[in-house]
Amino acid sequence: MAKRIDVKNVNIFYGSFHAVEDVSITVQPRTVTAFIGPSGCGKSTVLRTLNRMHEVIPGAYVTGTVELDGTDLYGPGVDPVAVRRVVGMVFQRPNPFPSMSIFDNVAAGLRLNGVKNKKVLAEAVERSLIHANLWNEVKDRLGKAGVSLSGGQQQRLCIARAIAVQPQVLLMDEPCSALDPISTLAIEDLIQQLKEEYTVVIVTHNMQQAARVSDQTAFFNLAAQGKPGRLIEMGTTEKIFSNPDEKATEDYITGRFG
Ligand SMILES: Nc1ncnc2c1ncn2[C@@H]1O[C@H](COP(=O)(O)OP(=O)(O)OP(=O)(O)O)[C@@H](O)[C@H]1O
Repeated sequence: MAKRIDVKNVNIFYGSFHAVEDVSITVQPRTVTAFIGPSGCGKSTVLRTLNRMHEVIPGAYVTGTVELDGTDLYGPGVDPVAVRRVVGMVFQRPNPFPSMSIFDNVAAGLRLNGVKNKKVLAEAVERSLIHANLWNEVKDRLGKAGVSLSGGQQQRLCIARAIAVQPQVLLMDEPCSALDPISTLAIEDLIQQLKEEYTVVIVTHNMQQAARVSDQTAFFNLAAQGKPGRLIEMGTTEKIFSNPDEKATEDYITGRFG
């Protein structure tokens, strides 16, 4: 079940450095939301607060609340590992587990969750690879190393690995930045399909990509170098790209800076 995300008055720190200031946004279930903005404005940092990955950096912390269907992910007693099971993540560079086969890469999360039954694992691996649009390309070589695939295939393998544990939200941090244009289009098609089941949030530097894949767009910016990043505006992608409220948004989208 896809979930709604409510970010309320979130401030994000790396030790004494205030990286992101007072962000409040709502992400609706079964939508794709794109985070855009110039380098260093905090897009990835905000993304990583949505599954408590930010705090794995020593000294890093978050104030405010991030609710998933009303439950605060930062509430007392919430286990960050359990959060990451529900809110999956796909990274910039495809990162299959290097020593594992295609099958084992997809099955890894399920095995960690205690699933041992071979039939259950095989069904879940097939379902996830079909869902990630990779099954037809790999079904005859599931025992081969995950890293033997092309970059675009590896990224779809990582998406299959992320969805195998049936998360409710999928975070993607520039998932196409290391890929060629054909693989990029394959991932973009896949993102469109994934939103039928998941809430998807994607960080991208590619304006065309944001326009192609997202329903909502959030534009972040820095007031000045060394100052925290801020959310400037968020709205439907159509509005942000055609008639934004803020001049800075228009300047960024039309390539005047960033
Ligand atoms: N591990 C870290 N330790 C300290 N500061 C960090 C760390 N990671 C990021 N920052 C700082 O936090 C701010 C926001 O960085 P972040 O990577 O979130 O920006 P971004 O908008 O995603 O940038 P880019 O588009 O270049 O990836 C920057 O000033 C960055 O230098």
